[in-house]
Amino acid sequence: MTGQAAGGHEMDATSGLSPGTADAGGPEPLLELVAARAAYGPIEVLHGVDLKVEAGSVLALLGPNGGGKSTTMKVCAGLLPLTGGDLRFAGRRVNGISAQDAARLGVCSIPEGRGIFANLSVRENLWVATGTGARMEEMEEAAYSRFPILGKRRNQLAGSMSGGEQQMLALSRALGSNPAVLLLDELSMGLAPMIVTQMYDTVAQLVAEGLSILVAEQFARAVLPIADTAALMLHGRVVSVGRPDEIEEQLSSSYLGG
Ligand SMILES: Nc1ncnc2c1ncn2[C@@H]1O[C@H](COP(=O)(O)OP(=O)(O)OP(=O)(O)O)[C@@H](O)[C@H]1O
Repeated sequence: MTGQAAGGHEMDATSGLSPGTADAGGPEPLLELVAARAAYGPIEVLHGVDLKVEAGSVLALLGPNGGGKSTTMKVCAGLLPLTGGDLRFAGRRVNGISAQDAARLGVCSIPEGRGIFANLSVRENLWVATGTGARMEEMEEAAYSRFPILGKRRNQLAGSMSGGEQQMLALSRALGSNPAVLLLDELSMGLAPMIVTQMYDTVAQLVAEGLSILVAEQFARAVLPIADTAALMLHGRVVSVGRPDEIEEQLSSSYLGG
């Protein structure tokens, strides 16, 4: 079977991320954790996490510091191996997958802190991201048409730009690999509320274009308006999953980020 994945990847049933139709029960989630456990050395921090990112949807992973959101993202990106349970892409069990292979399957992550090179210019940062196979001209054109400010700053060092501009650059780099699933960790970190709203408007646009998104946020109010599903994570466990309005009732005011 061949087809076009949500992010535009050509793939077949065994080598790429697709909405998948394994059985009559309906399409498989693009990305799924089943009873996932993970540890740093001897200390287990994920104690059996279940999560599903459905095709063309936004799953918001919420919760306070230390709950395990970033660790969950690392596991999904192939940056940290599971110590138990399963990681599945498009219904396929891929436990132990490397970050490179996860990226090849169409999973792309923007880590907490954005992962850009502060001492390189905007153009150079985009150029480094062409290592995933994108063409530089296309990469620049896509980045500057989505975020015109990046075009104006093309020769500026990334580290000297505002937090919002850096996040735009990080998104542009990630989109260059034409992912099917985007993992965003704390998109709002260090950004003014208005910029956060703009960034999430962009995320909503990306979902409308077919991307699926898992976003970890402490600042629940920023992401809930665009989320299809929200999961609340505490002490390495997902304690609640539901529609944003259902979850909102369960979030204490401290988790709402003021
Ligand atoms: N590299 C690491 N080595 C050891 N322990 C870690 C490491 N990274 C995270 N932890 C621990 O794992 C637990 C989960 O942390 P994690 O960063 O996943 O939570 P989080 O919900 O993303 O919080 P935050 O928003 O503060 O990043 C915490 O107890 C944290 O101290």
